[in-house]
Amino acid sequence: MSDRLSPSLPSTVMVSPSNLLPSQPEIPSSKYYTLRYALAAALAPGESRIILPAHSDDSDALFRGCRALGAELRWEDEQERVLLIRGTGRPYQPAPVTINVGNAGAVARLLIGLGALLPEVTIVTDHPQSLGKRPNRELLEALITLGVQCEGSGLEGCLPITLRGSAIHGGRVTVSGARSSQFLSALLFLAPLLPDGLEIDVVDGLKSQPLVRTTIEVLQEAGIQIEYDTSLLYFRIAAGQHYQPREFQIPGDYPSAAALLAAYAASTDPTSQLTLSRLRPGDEVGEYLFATFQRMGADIQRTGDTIVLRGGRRLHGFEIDGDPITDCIPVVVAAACFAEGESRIYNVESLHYKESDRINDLCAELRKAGCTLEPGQDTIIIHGRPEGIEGGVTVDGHNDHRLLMALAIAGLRSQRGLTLTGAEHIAKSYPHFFEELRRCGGNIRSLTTKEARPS
Ligand SMILES: O=C(O)C1=C[C@@H](OP(=O)(O)O)[C@@H](O)[C@H](O)C1
Ligand SMILES: C=C(OP(=O)(O)O)C(=O)O
Repeated sequence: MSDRLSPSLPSTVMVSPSNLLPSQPEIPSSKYYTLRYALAAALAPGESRIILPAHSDDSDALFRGCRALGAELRWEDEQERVLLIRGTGRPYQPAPVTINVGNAGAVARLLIGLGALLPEVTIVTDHPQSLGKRPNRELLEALITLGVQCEGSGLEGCLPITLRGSAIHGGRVTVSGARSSQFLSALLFLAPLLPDGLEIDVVDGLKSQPLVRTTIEVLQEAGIQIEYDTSLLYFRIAAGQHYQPREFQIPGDYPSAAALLAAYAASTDPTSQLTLSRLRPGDEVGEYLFATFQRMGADIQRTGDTIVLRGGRRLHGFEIDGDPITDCIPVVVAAACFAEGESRIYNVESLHYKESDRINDLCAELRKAGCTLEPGQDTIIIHGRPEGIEGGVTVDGHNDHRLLMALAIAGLRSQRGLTLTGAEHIAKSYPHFFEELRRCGGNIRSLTTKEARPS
């Protein structure tokens, strides 16, 4: 199976004021579940089927990682809708191996955890200004406790990282959940394969808890028994367990859906209607996101796995704990920029540690566009402008797909449009986002290099 190269995407796009049409786009598949199901399959002896996996730069990085762990991957069909993964029961790669994880943070962290079972692995990134700046210290400290030799960059253990796991053992570790839940998820995937198993104590609190519950759900689905307390601060996983080959069906991706939902929620046109399917009811992130749109006054309904949102409603200010839907916050902030009154999003300190600084960089670019926001250490306060913003400027995506989504929403509600630079980074999770928004009626234009050159 060859690496699917991202279609050559424009680096600069112009988003101009436009109303959105009644549309029923097919949303991408879940990044969270693609990651977890593919790794579980790569660790199981035998062949698993993964139906409708995500297609993105992050999934390309994930599939490279699965192969580096010793799994064989191939598409069952020409449309690349069913992925077959033949695992080996545990990571097997006798020779030193290097894995380029692109800009994929969760892929990187989970591969750091599993790579600790190999004699030698080096994890690298070709995004030194983004993933290369994200800390891994908390995970490396836990692995060192387990006897792994770790060489990371600097005090924060940034990529590139080399691990040597020949002397790895089980036991009991402590890991901080203050900056990311991914370090815990990485240890949970590693735990069943350790001699003596693993006990984990989580300290300093735990961010993004719904995604830890997703990790637990998938591990149990793959046949792993986990004891844990419901506070998610203590875990015990016995040794001698084996991942089981399964057929996994990937649901739709809620953070991708959030971007389109936010664009339609901010639309002033009551004929703008968005219908999205494959959105699994009962999903913790999805239910919290749905409630957030209700709280801002959007006209949003759910029937089964289908959500319908109609534009034209005047949104109003709201207050939410942003942590449970951490990846949706940039686009929720963008919608709040066009609500009546003030909105406050709190408990979002971990946004500083993503592909960009999703508090300060996001607020800086939206302010350039004409929005009024106050960035804080763990809050974002938005003073809405229901009349829209002026725009007419160039804003930057800061290597961050979710900033690009938020800035595109602002561009739709600007008088003079917005020029977005770094637009190619949309490929991380949603390569076809701008095309999709254009199909929904958005006035989106790719600028040639000449056009993009500042006058
Ligand atoms: O476990 C996961 O798959 C993820 C966890 C979250 O990160 P944090 O736990 O660092 O918030 C989220 O931002 C990321 O997109 C994916
Ligand atoms: C932060 C994100 O992903 P990751 O941590 O996997 O890079 C994201 O998708 O918004």
